[in-house]
Amino acid sequence: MDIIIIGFGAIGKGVAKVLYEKREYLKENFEEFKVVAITDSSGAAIDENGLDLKKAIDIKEKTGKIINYPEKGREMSSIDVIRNVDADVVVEVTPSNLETGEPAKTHILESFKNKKHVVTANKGPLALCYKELIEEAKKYNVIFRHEASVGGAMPIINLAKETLAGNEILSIRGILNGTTNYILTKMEKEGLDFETILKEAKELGIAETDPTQDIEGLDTAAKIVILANSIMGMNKTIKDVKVKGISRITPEAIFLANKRGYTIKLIGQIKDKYLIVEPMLIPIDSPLNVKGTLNVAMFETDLAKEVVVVGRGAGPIETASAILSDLIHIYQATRK
Ligand SMILES: NC(=O)C1=CN([C@@H]2O[C@H](COP(=O)(O)OP(=O)(O)OC[C@H]3O[C@@H](n4cnc5c(N)ncnc54)[C@H](OP(=O)(O)O)[C@@H]3O)[C@@H](O)[C@H]2O)C=CC1
Ligand SMILES: N[C@@H](CC=O)C(=O)O
Ligand code: NA
Repeated sequence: MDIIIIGFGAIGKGVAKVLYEKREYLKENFEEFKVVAITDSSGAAIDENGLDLKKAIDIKEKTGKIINYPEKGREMSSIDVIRNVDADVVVEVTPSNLETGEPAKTHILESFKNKKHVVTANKGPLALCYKELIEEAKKYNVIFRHEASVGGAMPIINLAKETLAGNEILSIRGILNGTTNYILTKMEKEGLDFETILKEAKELGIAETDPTQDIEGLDTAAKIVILANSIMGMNKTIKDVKVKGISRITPEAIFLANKRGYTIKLIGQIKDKYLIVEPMLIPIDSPLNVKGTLNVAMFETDLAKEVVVVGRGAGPIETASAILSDLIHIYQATRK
């Protein structure tokens, strides 16, 4: 299966690393998963025989630009790569733009038009125009998967749509942002200040390109919109969410909460058609009290009743896990 990676930051490189490390497993169980093009803001590296992924990561880490890939670097935009390079699937992992959805929205729609399946971790277009994307994918008869867009490696979208198929999801409540959970956990355990922990989160590749999206609750808001639309049949946008972030939470506030048997978590919830994101007092022994980059989601359903999932919500390799599972799904669905 031939793959184009659009965006070569923390997640793009994570996907390349995982495809490299799993190359024998993929070849033995499915077929060769070949990356024929990679783009970033400098341009592209293209090789129809498959790029050397180790070399691509190395060049990007040393020079900051994929265009420096020896002999295969090109001054070509992502749109031109999507239009002109033959491939089965486009992996879209540019920054999440929660105002316009661009450039990801155009990348995704252009991929559909060019009969390429799409896997994305990008929340922007999904939170702003979910219905349009689904209709366009249908129109061009291509597969559109986005497990990594909510909860990173934590199975949630495909779990609800496939494993819990037939259930009505009545409500969802959980922690859907790894960066803020990492910050709150470090404040609680080590009493560290906000800025020091945020710097660490950026270095770990878990924060958004613009980390205010994490801190101010907008990333969680985008994720609950994606869940409302993709697994609860709603038609919401980010403007429908009441949002409050964690920028005013201090180590002292968490300390006081702890003394009373509580902790503070940034909770996203969908209940009775209302979408809310806010820091909440959570009992220490609650299943919602997960630590570090872990995410958690509690579903209430009509048949299965309560279902709780926990998993790593952010991080390059963790997120690449969800992207890989979507790629394998596409391989299986198209090679029958
Ligand atoms: N980090 C995480 O844990 C998770 C992230 N996500 C989502 O995954 C996506 C990627 O995140 P992350 O890798 O952390 O972000 P980064 O900021 O690390 O990387 C973004 C990449 O996109 C590239 N880019 C920007 N504009 C374009 C363009 N027009 N064409 C091609 N490439 C472009 C950047 O280029 P350059 O390198 O030249 O600047 C960079 O390589 C985001 O949408 C994010 O919300 C989802 C789940 C988890
Ligand atoms: N910045 C996000 C990344 C995953 O979506 C987070 O911290 O959860
Ligand atoms: Na997920």
